[in-house]
Amino acid sequence: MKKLTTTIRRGLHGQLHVPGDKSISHRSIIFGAISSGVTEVNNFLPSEDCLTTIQAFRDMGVVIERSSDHVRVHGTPNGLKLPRHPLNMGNSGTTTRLLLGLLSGQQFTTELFGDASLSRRPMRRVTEPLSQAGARFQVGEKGTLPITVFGQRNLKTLNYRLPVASAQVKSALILAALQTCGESTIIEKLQTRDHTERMLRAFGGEIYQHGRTIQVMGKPQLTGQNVTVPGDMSSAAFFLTAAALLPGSEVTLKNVGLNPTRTGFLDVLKRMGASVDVLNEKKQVEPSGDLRVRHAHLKAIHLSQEEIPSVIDELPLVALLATQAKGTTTITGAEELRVKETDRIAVVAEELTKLGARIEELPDGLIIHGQTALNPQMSDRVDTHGDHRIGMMLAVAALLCDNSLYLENEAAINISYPGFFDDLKQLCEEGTAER
Ligand SMILES: O=C(O)C1=C[C@@H](OP(=O)(O)O)[C@@H](O)[C@H](O)C1
Ligand SMILES: C=C(OP(=O)(O)O)C(=O)O
Repeated sequence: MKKLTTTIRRGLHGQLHVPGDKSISHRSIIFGAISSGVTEVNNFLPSEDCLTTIQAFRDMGVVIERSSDHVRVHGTPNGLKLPRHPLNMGNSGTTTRLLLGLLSGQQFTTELFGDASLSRRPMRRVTEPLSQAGARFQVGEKGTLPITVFGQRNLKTLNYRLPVASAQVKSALILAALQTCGESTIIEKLQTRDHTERMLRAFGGEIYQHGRTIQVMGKPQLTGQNVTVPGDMSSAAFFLTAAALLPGSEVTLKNVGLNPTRTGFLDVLKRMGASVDVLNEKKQVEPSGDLRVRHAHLKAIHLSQEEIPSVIDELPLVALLATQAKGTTTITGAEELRVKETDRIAVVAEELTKLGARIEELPDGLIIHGQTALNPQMSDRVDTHGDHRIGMMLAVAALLCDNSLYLENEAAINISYPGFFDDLKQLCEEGTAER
């Protein structure tokens, strides 16, 4: 159990480099592994989920050297090797779904398993379209892990319209399509994060997008690259939220990823009235820049389905912001939140209600009534429920409280941000230092 910092009087101050982007870090290992030559990755995110991806590829014979946030992947373009034991996906949905796509076209049979949370998450959304292309799986009745993948060297090209807005499903299909002879077509329900497409292109693959239609050419010759991972917008979002909420704050987050499919949270902040400036923008494969945020008075907004994919992992923070905004905020079209590490609709409502927030659950979202002072009500404990993003959101919520608050199951935060509490402390201490 961790005692959370409360009673912050002067807000957050200073500069911070948030760690590398989780989605891009996973993909740098995957593309490095299937390309010829060496891939050097800088600013890799050494969190539990990304280390799960590294271990899975090591288990399949890929030589990967890592020193802190620098990783060198020695590509094996002629195919991965049969692992000696089932592959452990830990808590990582991204690793699982992307590997289901990749392994469906390899020449061996292997089993994937995960922890209790991951073993509840839906996998048919990936195995069904892959089966249409000739892939073979053994999936339990519930459509969850463990899953056995019977790799097939002769997968057919794909032609599939996604029924869910999911970058993981899209990416799994792209990774399978790369192993087929010919052109595959994937049509997205809504635009989702396009890190796979950008990295595939940078490694020499051919992939085209017209509106929501994506065309992928099979059997490309991919070559290892140098990848510099920008800071993770989804991690930056915790400090953006804290600074927007706490009077007196001014924080600059350096070199954060600004891929337009990931910047929905900046739009939300601006619409709520927060003061956010983007500085030193760099246009590159994955654009990045510095974000300066200051405290401001916030107002309620309505978030609907089209906007959800670009802000999906930040929605617990939107709920927290909304508790302090003038008016009633509604989030709809976000039913995907129910199948993340936890049911994030239920858990956000449960945990923020413990602090006095007035929140109603919808089947596909939340209604949050604004400008409610947060403070522990019946108990001085809140719980991550094993979900990293819930834990960090609650640590930011604690900054608004006057009374002591303790976080249970705080180790979950290591899934995406092992240094979170040190970084938060640094910005809080710069806020309390003599100014
Ligand atoms: O492709 C990715 O790296 C991710 C896609 C999203 O999941 P879905 O594809 O399930 O929406 C997101 O929630 C997850 O944290 C990372
Ligand atoms: C949903 C998440 O990750 P994953 O799906 O990879 O477990 C997340 O990081 O919020």
